[in-house]
Order: sequence, then C-alpha cells, then structure tokens
Amino acid sequence: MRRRERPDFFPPNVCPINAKANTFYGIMFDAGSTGTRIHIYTFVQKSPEDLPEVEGEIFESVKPGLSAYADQPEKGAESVKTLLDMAIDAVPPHLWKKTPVVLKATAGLRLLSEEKAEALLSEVKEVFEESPFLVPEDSVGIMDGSHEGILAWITVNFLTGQLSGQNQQTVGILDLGGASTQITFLPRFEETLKETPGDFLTSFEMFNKTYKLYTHSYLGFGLKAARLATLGAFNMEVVDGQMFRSSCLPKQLEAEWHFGGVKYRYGGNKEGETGFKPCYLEVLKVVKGKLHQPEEIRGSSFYAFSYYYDRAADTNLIDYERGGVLEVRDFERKAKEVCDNMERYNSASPFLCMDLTYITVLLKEGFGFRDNTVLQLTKKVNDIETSWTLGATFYLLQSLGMTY
Ligand SMILES: O=c1ccn([C@@H]2O[C@H](COP(=O)(O)OP(=O)(O)O)[C@@H](O)[C@H]2O)c(=O)[nH]1
Ligand SMILES: [Ca+2]
Repeated sequence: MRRRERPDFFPPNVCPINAKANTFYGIMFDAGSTGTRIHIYTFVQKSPEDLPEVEGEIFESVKPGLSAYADQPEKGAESVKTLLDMAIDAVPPHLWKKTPVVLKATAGLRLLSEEKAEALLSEVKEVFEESPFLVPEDSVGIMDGSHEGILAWITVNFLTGQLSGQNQQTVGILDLGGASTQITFLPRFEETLKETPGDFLTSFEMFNKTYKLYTHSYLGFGLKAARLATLGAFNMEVVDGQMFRSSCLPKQLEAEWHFGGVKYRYGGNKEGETGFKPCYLEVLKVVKGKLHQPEEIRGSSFYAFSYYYDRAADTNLIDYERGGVLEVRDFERKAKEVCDNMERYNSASPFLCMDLTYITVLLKEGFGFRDNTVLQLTKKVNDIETSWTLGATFYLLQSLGMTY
C-alpha cells in the first residue's frame, strides 16, 4: 500500500495547539473465549515519514466472554455496550465521527455454531451503529486465526522497536488463549520456508514493508479447551450428571465448571493414580503429533503472554507486574512441584497442576522447544498491553487511509 498523507487542517506553524492536530483514536474490542475487552488507543503521528506513536491506551474487560451468551445474544451485546460507554468519555466529542470502532472475536465464537455466532455479532453491530463512532464495513466479525498471530507479532515487534529503523531483529511470539493458541515468527532460514506447509506461511504488509511470517492458530489448544480435552470432554455431547476424571486433579475433588455455555462435572482419580507422571502422560495424548514443529525455533527465544504469563505469575515463577525471563524447564519444574503436592496447592485453582503440565507438554512435545529455550514473559511493553489488538488497530487505520 502507498504511503498516504493525512489532510493537515492547520499547517504546523499556524496550528493553535500544535500537538493536538495529529492526535487520533482507535477503538478495538477483543471478544475472547474467556472475556471481552476494550482497548481505546490514542495515537500521534508526528510526521508522515515516521510510524505513528501510541500515546496511551485505556483498557477494560468484562467476563464471561461473548460465547457464554450463545443463547442470549442481546445480553452478550449489552456487555459490549457497557465497555463502549467508556469510549464516549475517553474520546473528545469532535473526534467521535472519525474514531473507528471494531470488534474481532476469536476462538470462543469459532467454536459456536454459525447461527449462534451470527446472532451475537449482529446484536453487537446494532450497538455499534447506535454509537456516535465511525463504524467501518466488517466492523464486527470472527477473526481469522492466522491474523490473530500476525497481529500480535506486529504489536510486540512494534512496541519493542523492531519495526522501525534498519537492523530489525524481530522476536517470535507465543499466545495461549482459553480456546486456541498461536505461534508466530519471522523465519530466518531458507530451510524453514522449504519445510513448512504452505498454510503456515503468510505474507503481510505493514508500515510499507512486507513480512513473510510463519504463523498458526491451533483451535482447541487453548488452556481451557485443553483442560476439556484432557478430561475427555472436548466437543462431547455431555450427558446429564456425567463425571470426567483426571490424574491431574486433586484425588478427592468433585466440582462443576462452565465453559462456552456448557456445564461440566469433573473430579480427581479417587482410587487411581495422581501426580506429575500420570498427568504428563494424560496430557501428552492430547498434544502428541498434533502440532507442526519448525526446527528453527529450537534455538531461538520467544515472547510469551496470556496464559503463559498468568500461570507463571500465579506460581511466582515471575513477578505479576514486571513479568520476567524463564526457560521451558522452569515450567516443568513447577509442574512437578505442584502436581506432586496437589493438596497443598489446592486452594489456588484445582486445575493448576493440569495447566502447568499442559504448558510444559505444549512447549516441549507440541512445538518442540528445548528445555533451555528462553521465554520472555511480558504483559505490557511501555505500558501498552501486548495483545493482537494494537496490530489490528494499525491495520484498520491503514485500511481507512488514516495512517500508512
Ligand atoms: O488483553 C488481554 C486479553 C487476554 N489476556 C489473557 O488471555 C487469556 C484468555 O484468552 P482469551 O479469552 O483471549 O481466549 P482465546 O479466545 O484467545 O482463546 C487469559 O490468560 C487472559 O489473561 C490478556 O492477558 N490480556
Ligand atoms: Ca486471546
């Protein structure tokens, strides 16, 4: 796409408040499987040659996600309206009409029937149309899995300064959601391009450059979907009262869990085995042979966020506010510690052992990372969330001709 200049209403030297003429906003909703979030970004474009700067972000979230309202689409849309009302206060009224609002749904809605997903999305569209903001075509929809990874890659590499200037040393990213998981990186070796199935490679244009990225979204491999798969309950018609058991859960546990609008009963192996070893084997069945393993990633380091971050923070592997640097084996060590002392960790979450074991198995046996592969756990860079939403907002502004 060609670089386009935004109209300048005031030449810089006569602009009354110089800084404000080139400020603009973008509103992006992330309708995830476990929650809905609004990101209201403020951008400043100092000159047409430079990348826009992110001046600030307002972030708020609600739970549960839209997919939990599969049978009450109006209620689902109400949760979006609550968040959108925040934008009315955040964006100056004279810019409302120029501020685009978009909602992209991810794996939660991908797993619903088309009919239920459409009903939810059309209610949300109505909420948008009743708002004073700019509602572009296709403003509400389900995002393609490959875009989810690419846009998160754009976000992280933009925030870490890798998309501007010469010597670009981009970083790969790992996102672990509730229902799907993404891996994205820029291959450095010809071999990788040759060995990779075509649908794992996508060319993407951003900020006047084309990137050929390796990316894939594995539907059903998010943390919560993996819990169901381990229990043998994923995509199953659940019979009333049916109990799903696992060696990854505390022996005496019996409880209920709601996900994607379905109720599941689950519990520990009352009589049988419990602990890291049997749990690892159980989880391995869910993962083994299901993921593509690019050779190149074994020796590189990756940025990891979402549930990788949350579980690492929950178990003090990293600081909750600042994040940290880990190796894959740190997750395994912690999984052993938790699974082999399950009763002690019971109070935090009954799924902690299963979650840590899943993360370990996914990284090692799924993607094929080494024990000493380095992971940079990050929630925010320069106070901006490391989410695909920033990349998606840039893409949106580019398509509207508001930036290049
Ligand atoms: O702005 C966000 C959005 C999501 N998450 C994390 O993403 C995970 C939930 O995934 P999500 O609901 O987005 O599921 P998906 O639809 O991506 O499978 C949780 O760890 C959240 O804390 C986050 O940290 N920041
Ligand atoms: Ca997500």
